[in-house]
Amino acid sequence: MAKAASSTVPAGSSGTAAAAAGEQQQQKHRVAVAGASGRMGHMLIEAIRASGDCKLTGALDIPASPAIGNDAAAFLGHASGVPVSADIRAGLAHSGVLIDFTRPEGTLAHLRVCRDLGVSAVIGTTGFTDRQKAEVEASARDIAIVMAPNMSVGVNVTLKLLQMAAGALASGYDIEVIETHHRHKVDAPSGTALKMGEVIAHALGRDLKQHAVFSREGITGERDPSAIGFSSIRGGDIVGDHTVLFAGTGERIEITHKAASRSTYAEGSLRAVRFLAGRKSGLFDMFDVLGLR
Ligand SMILES: NC(=O)C1=CN([C@@H]2O[C@H](COP(=O)(O)OP(=O)(O)OC[C@H]3O[C@@H](n4cnc5c(N)ncnc54)[C@H](OP(=O)(O)O)[C@@H]3O)[C@@H](O)[C@H]2O)C=CC1
Ligand SMILES: O=C(O)C1=N[C@H](C(=O)O)C[C@H](O)C1
Repeated sequence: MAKAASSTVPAGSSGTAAAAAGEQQQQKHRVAVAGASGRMGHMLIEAIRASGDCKLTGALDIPASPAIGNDAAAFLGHASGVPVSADIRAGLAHSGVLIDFTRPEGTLAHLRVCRDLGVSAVIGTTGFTDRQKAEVEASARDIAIVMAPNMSVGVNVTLKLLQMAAGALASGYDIEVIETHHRHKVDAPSGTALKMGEVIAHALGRDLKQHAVFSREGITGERDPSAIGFSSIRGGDIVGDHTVLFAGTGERIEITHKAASRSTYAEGSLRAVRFLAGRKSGLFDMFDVLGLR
């Protein structure tokens, strides 16, 4: 495995002595973005540009993307000097970390090259099968990875609230996870909803695979009290809402997170980039990044 020398690059390019001193003090994180012309790709490129400590050094998309060959920041009316490329190896050549919000098969293809080049990864993609997740885990033996179905601070704090609520409402409360997303989302339930279900099941000592109910239709019979139900709503441009309902007798509790902008996911991803600096291997999540474990 050819390890990348460093994940950072000098911040400035000016030749003055003051700039040189500044360069020594501040090293920028060299970040490549996969899915560069997607909804999250655009948001990430904008966040990297606005950040003081990250620099876009690679941009990947699929060969069929009309963005291939264009400047990755052209949609901002800015020239980053980084073209969108379908060549994974070339797209990662100058980067210390890849942020990937694509599709599971794309993420795994990118990860194989990251592993080969010693490039760390922040994975936001959702919809992985257990087998695909195992491949991510195997990659983390060689490179450092942050993987989370939701990078927002708010959702990760919500997961902590759910841990506490599930423990306290262990019996007598029916648990339902309801998620609402835009019409373009391709996976259901959302990765966040599944993670909420996992956190709750773990707090209750249940196996989510045995207790998850993903659909109801026809004569379903009465509700199994140990079920954890999931409902998915798709429509319009809704960024992402998640509610967990604990329905008891005579009362109900709803814990809700609503995202109004994808910027929250992008900012969380940059926090993950900073967390990975100096780490050589291991699989981490946003609890690790945010100190919530
Ligand atoms: N963890 C988190 O905080 C968040 C996670 N997500 C997840 O991120 C992923 C992307 O979401 P979003 O940006 O809305 O989706 P988009 O469809 O807008 O963007 C996906 C990007 O990946 C590209 N792509 C599609 N298939 C492949 C492939 N096989 N290999 C490589 N690239 C591919 C697309 O190219 P093209 O458009 O040309 O098809 C596009 O550029 C989803 O899994 C979503 O659930 C989203 C938001 C937050
Ligand atoms: O596809 C999306 O948009 C989102 N996907 C993530 C998920 O599946 O949980 C995170 C967020 O809800 C937005």
